[in-house]
Amino acid sequence: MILELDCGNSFIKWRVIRSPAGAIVSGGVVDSDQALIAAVQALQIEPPARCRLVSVRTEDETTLLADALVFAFGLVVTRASAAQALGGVTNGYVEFERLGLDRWLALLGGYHLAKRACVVIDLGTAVTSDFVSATGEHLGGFICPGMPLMRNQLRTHTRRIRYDDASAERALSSLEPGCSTVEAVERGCMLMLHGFVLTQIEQARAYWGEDFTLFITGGDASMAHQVAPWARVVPDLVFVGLAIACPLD
Ligand SMILES: Nc1ncnc2c1ncn2[C@@H]1O[C@H](COP(=O)(O)OP(=O)(O)OP(=O)(O)O)[C@@H](O)[C@H]1O
Ligand SMILES: CC(C)(CO)[C@@H](O)C(=O)NCCC(=O)O
Ligand SMILES: [K+]
Repeated sequence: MILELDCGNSFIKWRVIRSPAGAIVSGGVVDSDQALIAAVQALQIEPPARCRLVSVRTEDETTLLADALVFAFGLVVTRASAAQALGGVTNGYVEFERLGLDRWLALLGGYHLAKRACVVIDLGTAVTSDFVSATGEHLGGFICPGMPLMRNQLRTHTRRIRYDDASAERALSSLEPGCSTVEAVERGCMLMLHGFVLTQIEQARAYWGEDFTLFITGGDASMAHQVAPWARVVPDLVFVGLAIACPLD
């Protein structure tokens, strides 16, 4: 059994697979190291002997998690690291080691699946987009706040924007102009995300015409899918890249 982890800024996405290219046994999303260990311990399976992970958390936080996993399961941990080139893709950052590793793995995964030009949009705490040419050149990308950051900034920096999660969800049943605070904020932020996605598509068309694949991933992938129903939604795209960056055979 192999434990795979994508440690984002807000959540840890995890799954257990049988072997390096094997079937998915289980998986989920947790909000702490302790919750992760509890979730894996609760599985009625032999404990994972190996773990491969990618993290955009600090070095200290990631080491703490790796140590806790070694202590809990006695497994061997392999961590994805930065590279100038891998899997036919060259990193486009001036300082390649500064490109977020989740972005790097997602675009490795996208290029591996598409085998042609692609754009990878990941909607999590932050929303990121990355461009890869047909020949595997990473052209760079964009980073902007995700839905949770946008709405929390408004809540934090204004005095009269206050509403609960349940009404937020109801407000998104339509994208007509809002007639209450919650509708105005939720729909406004959603339209900002839609605009971001549409601009990425415009840029991709300017480069490649229709000759590219748009990948959408991340917890809020459905928000982008609304404006690009033809895109490929691949929730585990980071894990596809993780297998390339950390082969375990
Ligand atoms: N089971 C879930 N648990 C938590 N969040 C979820 C879940 N399913 C979907 N989401 C959504 O996913 C978003 C979080 O995205 P995701 O899990 O991709 O990344 P993250 O860890 O928050 O951040 P990042 O990967 O950008 O560092 C939240 O805004 C939430 O709406
Ligand atoms: C942008 C995030 C937060 C998205 O998870 C992550 O990829 C990250 O911390 N990146 C480092 C900065 C960069 O990619 O330029
Ligand atoms: K992410």
